[in-house]
Amino acid sequence: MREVLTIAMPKGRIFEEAAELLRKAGYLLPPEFDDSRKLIIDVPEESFRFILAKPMDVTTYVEHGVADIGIAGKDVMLEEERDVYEVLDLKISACHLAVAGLPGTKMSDIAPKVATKYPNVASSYFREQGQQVEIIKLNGSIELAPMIGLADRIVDIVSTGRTLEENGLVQLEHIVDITSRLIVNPVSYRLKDKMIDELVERLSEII
Ligand SMILES: Nc1ncnc2c1ncn2[C@@H]1O[C@H](COP(=O)(O)OP(=O)(O)OP(=O)(O)O)[C@@H](O)[C@H]1O
Ligand SMILES: O=P(O)(O)OC[C@H]1O[C@H](OP(=O)(O)OP(=O)(O)O)[C@H](O)[C@@H]1O
Repeated sequence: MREVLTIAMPKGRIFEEAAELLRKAGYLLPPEFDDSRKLIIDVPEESFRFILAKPMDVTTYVEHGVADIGIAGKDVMLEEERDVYEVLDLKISACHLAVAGLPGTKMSDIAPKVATKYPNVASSYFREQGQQVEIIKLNGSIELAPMIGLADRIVDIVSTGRTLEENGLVQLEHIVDITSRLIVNPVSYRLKDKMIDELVERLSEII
């Protein structure tokens, strides 16, 4: 029996671009891939098993070895510092992490607050700037925080800038550029090196 490569795919906005990339690399993915509520999709023709996870959870599946490889945003990698190899920049879902706030406002002198989905990235960024801040962890709609007085600043993903603009916020600092990465479990890399190398090679050719 051929060995199977288990791939953790992020549901949501990366998914479509990642599937397109795999198809461009010549892998045959079934139609159910594009329109299904299934969380595990086997593609025996390619010896692939896909598991469909929340983007923030992909690194967890790969670190624990229940997925051999996965696709994760660099933002997630920076936030979580997991024990996985990052082997390829897929150059999809490009965006950046930024500090934003209401225009013309200063951070309050006493206990300035920063709202974010990325508490580790945000605290190390402000620490490096020599600024002490209180981090408020949110799970989405981060732009709300300065608008209703929960925080002085936010640290969040910016892509087109539309969300900031439509909510009357401005980008104040650019932290880091983000794209999605192919990540690999270190043990899988030893045991399934041929399959993984082939995938990396085929993807590299079309990126
Ligand atoms: N506006 C954006 N434009 C481009 N890429 C983005 C954007 N927002 C996030 N990303 C990238 O896509 C990844 C997944 O984002 P997505 O919004 O699909 O998931 P999520 O917000 O973490 O999950 P969910 O919305 O399901 O809770 C992020 O980790 C980031 O790398
Ligand atoms: O610059 P833009 O192109 O407007 O994209 C940026 C927005 O996209 C992401 O939000 P998402 O859509 O994932 O929703 P969320 O607030 O639930 O995280 C991010 O958190 C920003 O809010």
